[in-house]
Amino acid sequence: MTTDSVVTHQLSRSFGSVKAVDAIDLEVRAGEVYGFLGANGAGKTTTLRMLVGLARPTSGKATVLGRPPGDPRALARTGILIEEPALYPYLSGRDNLAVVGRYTAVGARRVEAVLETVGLAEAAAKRVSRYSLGMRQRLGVGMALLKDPELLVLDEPANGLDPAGVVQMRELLAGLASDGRTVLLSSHALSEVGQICDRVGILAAGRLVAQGTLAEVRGEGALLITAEPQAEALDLLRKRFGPQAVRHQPPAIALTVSPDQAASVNRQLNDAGLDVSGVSWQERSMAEAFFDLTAKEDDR
Ligand SMILES: Nc1ncnc2c1ncn2[C@@H]1O[C@H](COP(=O)(O)OP(=O)(O)OP(=O)(O)O)[C@@H](O)[C@H]1O
Repeated sequence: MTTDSVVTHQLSRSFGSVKAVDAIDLEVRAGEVYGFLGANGAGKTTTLRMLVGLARPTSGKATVLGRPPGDPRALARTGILIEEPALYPYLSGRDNLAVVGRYTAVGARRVEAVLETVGLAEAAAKRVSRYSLGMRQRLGVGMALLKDPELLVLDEPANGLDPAGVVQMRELLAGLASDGRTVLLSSHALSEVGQICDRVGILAAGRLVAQGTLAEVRGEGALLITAEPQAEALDLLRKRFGPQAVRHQPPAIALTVSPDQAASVNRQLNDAGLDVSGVSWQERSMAEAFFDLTAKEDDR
């Protein structure tokens, strides 16, 4: 039995000379929320479309729930929301779900439960034309949930939502994962989904530049040092720790060493006659890692 829900090996897709997806090795483990992150145009939608059989890879392979992409047996266990959900505006939320249930042969059995799950039970009888964008997006997730899938593939489920809508979507997605489902979702905005993801993959210009837990991808933190005269402090730290470890981050200096070196660094600066007014530990933010990684890729 596999513990991976999705695995790709050197998966690629080109459009003419554009390498939209360039040899990526994804690994989405069963039961996790996997955030597939990247700027607009990075290749997220193209990847997700390949995983569900809507687009063919130019080269490389993918396995989804142990089967090739688009295999009906895997699709039967996969809930999909890619791009805008197709909704009937003049029907209620409940009827929209019932229609989908009918034409996908999963039936109406789960409609009420799904309305509950996506937080639309109270608005179930309202016409969808009167729904907010957030409600429509949640209804789209509801459609994907009707078949009670073990894997959900959601393309930008929080895109365009206002802050309250983002919070509701995040809570919904986190809840789905705690029910034991695997959730593979894409986003161009780390702040939207970063905190609910067990692991993330970062895509930049078609390449997977990082994959791992948030902590792994976030990378190292730094000691933030405020000392005067600053030029002398910079000089001393560069000599002792090497220029790579020292970054001028006005008004402070960032030194990439482990946090337990704080006291020793402080002492070294004091011993050199410098006036140290602050030494604190700064975690490297996920956002920084994201922008560093994508910037590196864009420079290639
Ligand atoms: N059918 C297509 N024909 C030609 N080029 C395409 C096609 N689909 C995607 N592309 C190109 O492939 C690249 C990746 O697009 P994709 O839509 O996968 O990115 P994305 O990360 O999902 O971005 P967005 O969030 O803007 O949808 C872009 O350069 C895009 O212009």
